[in-house]
Amino acid sequence: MNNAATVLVLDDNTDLLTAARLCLKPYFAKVLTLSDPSQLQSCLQQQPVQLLLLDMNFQRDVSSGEEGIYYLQQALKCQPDLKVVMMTAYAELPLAVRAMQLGACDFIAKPWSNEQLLRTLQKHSSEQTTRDKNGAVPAEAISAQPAAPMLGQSAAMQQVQRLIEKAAATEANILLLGESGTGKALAAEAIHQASPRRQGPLVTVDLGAVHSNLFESELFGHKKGAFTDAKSDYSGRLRQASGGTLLLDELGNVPLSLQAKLLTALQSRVVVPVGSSQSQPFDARLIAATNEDLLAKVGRGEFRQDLLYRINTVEICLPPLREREGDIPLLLDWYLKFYSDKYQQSGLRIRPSDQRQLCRYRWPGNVRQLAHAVERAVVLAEQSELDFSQLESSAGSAPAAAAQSPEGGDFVLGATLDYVEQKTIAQALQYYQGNISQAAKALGLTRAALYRRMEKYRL
Ligand SMILES: Nc1ncnc2c1ncn2[C@@H]1O[C@H](COP(=O)(O)OP(=O)(O)OP(=O)(O)O)[C@@H](O)[C@H]1O
Repeated sequence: MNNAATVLVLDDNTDLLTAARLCLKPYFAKVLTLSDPSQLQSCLQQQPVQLLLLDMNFQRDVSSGEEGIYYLQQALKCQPDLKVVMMTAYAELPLAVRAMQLGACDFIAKPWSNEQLLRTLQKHSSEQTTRDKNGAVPAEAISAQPAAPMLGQSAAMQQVQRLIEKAAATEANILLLGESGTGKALAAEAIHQASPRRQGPLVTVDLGAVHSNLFESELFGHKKGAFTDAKSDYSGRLRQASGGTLLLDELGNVPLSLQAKLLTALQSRVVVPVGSSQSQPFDARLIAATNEDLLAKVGRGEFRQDLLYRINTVEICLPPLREREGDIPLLLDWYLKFYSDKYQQSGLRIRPSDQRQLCRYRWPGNVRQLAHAVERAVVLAEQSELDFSQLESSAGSAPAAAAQSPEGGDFVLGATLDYVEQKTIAQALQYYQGNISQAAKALGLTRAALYRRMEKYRL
């Protein structure tokens, strides 16, 4: 299984460099090794590298891990899209978490097995190759497996499951609604997998992440030479989804100026690439997702009503986690097992009193936040009982205990939640000195979702 990526391994232990080279060579296009970290920048400037396997400690400063953090930052400054996997000793796990907050994509504990090393690097190199130089995603790299099955036994989730099953069998357009982190992308995957189109691709377009100048070419494609950076013909995401499903995520971000063209394309099932006069057919089932109130946007003249009616044949609303408290133990159990396996930990458990508090916590970031909280607790575990006090510092608001009224009942109303969310975001932005990527990562949000909230709270 050859991979087109170039890997650079940086460690001052030459035996380890030899071992890594032997292990990786058959699987990657090029494996470079470097024992002197001072040459890192010039090495990255000389040749394109997709993956960097970076040690945390070098001889000058044997065990603090600060050198690893320093070289990580240097590498990302030089090449911001580089995927960096940190190599760390078990005792350095908290440092590895810090490295991930600073932009590393993963870490691997030493001593690693060849199989582990390969699996980790291949996982990130396939993410790396999902975009070409036009920012486009090749169709074969698009269908991602969900990290988790869609869990939930509450009445609200059972209703969601029923709707998914019914709608999946049809060709109806589906609009997925719900707050960030409630599982809209997961629901889209479930619909695709349960549909007759499951053999085709599931093409996801994160409309919150597409630059406004590139919307049209991203969706409808372009001809070579249509604009300065159009070095070759590009089919566009609608055509790439042919035979499968197209997920338009963060739909509320489509500029008004393009909404008419999108509507025409969805109605006529053809696209006209930028720079071309010829229409091209596409055959994709449409799922759209948003956490915005599109009707309100229609009312404000920011979203076309006819486009909304075209895409919302079936509406499925993913409930916020705080409204299905009964699902929380199930999710905690699943993610505890998942991350215990991932980090090779065993015997970890959640104290019953913490479990009760976690069930009453408001989870403003929904299931995504819960998964991150469990992951952090597993990584930082020093004893068998997990410590969730970090939820307070990482999420900026205290777990359930602080979300209680003096009488002990739930009192957090919409306005209060907004207040908590705003405060949390402001704290994260301050902590990361305005670095959006790092703040978004710490909050468990996408950059686009964080931007929307910053706009909402005028931060
Ligand atoms: N019901 C669920 N069971 C298990 N995991 C879930 C569930 N819902 C969400 N998750 C997990 O939570 C994370 C966020 O889910 P997802 O990306 O689908 O949310 P989203 O609503 O699309 O968020 P956003 O609006 O920010 O893009 C993912 O890791 C997903 O696997």
